[in-house]
Amino acid sequence: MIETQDLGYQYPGGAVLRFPDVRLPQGGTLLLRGPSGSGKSTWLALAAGLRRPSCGEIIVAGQALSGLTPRALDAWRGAQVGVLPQRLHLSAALCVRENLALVYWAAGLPSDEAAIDAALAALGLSALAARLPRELSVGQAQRVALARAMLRRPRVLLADEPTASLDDAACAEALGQLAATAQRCGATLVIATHDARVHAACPDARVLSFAPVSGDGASAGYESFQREAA
Ligand SMILES: Nc1ncnc2c1ncn2[C@@H]1O[C@H](COP(=O)(O)OP(=O)(O)OP(=O)(O)O)[C@@H](O)[C@H]1O
Repeated sequence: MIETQDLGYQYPGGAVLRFPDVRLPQGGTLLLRGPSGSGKSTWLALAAGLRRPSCGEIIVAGQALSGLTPRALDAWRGAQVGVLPQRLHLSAALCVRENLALVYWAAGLPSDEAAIDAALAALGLSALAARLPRELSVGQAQRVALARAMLRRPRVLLADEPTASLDDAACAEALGQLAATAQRCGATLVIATHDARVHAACPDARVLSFAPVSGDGASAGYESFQREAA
């Protein structure tokens, strides 16, 4: 689950971005919709504990993030949050399998080869395990990033514009993989997107619609937080 209360964030010298309260059950799907610059990535960063709110609280899978020290927050994120970033950040010098193993190295844990094998198989990547990122298609590279995100069975999966550079067929496949991965982990799924195809493909998702930051810089506005019909 994800729950926010009076959540707000202010970049240095910037307007206060104020977010409406959200209550999303564990395993649910939330779409963050809105134009460029309206606050979607900021909301994702708050949910991942990568930024601290200027005000309010965010509770993810039962954990109030304000109660965690920076070190505990890092450990919590590594164990509970899977992120599919817009830029995939695969290490160019490492093969697919080694890129996945980096997750454990970064957490100071021994590599879990069985979990890596399972993630590769789940995303149809077993035959590509020895390839370097430059030897993958865009869609394959994204699947590697998704495999990386699911390795530790996160409670929440955050995806930032996952379909931006994909054609219709690849878009449908990527969304299917994302939903299946979230389901496999029992994770809550949040997708930031301005791609109408995502909305059409996720009729049961809740939608948080972001309005443009107002011209006077006072705050962001919000149209709705609602469950939309297809
Ligand atoms: N590091 C920063 N410093 C100052 N202002 C920032 C910073 N990052 C974002 N902003 C501002 O905060 C607001 C929200 O930005 P954010 O990146 O969250 O929007 P977004 O909806 O994700 O945009 P996009 O779809 O282009 O990724 C914008 O007005 C942006 O200019």
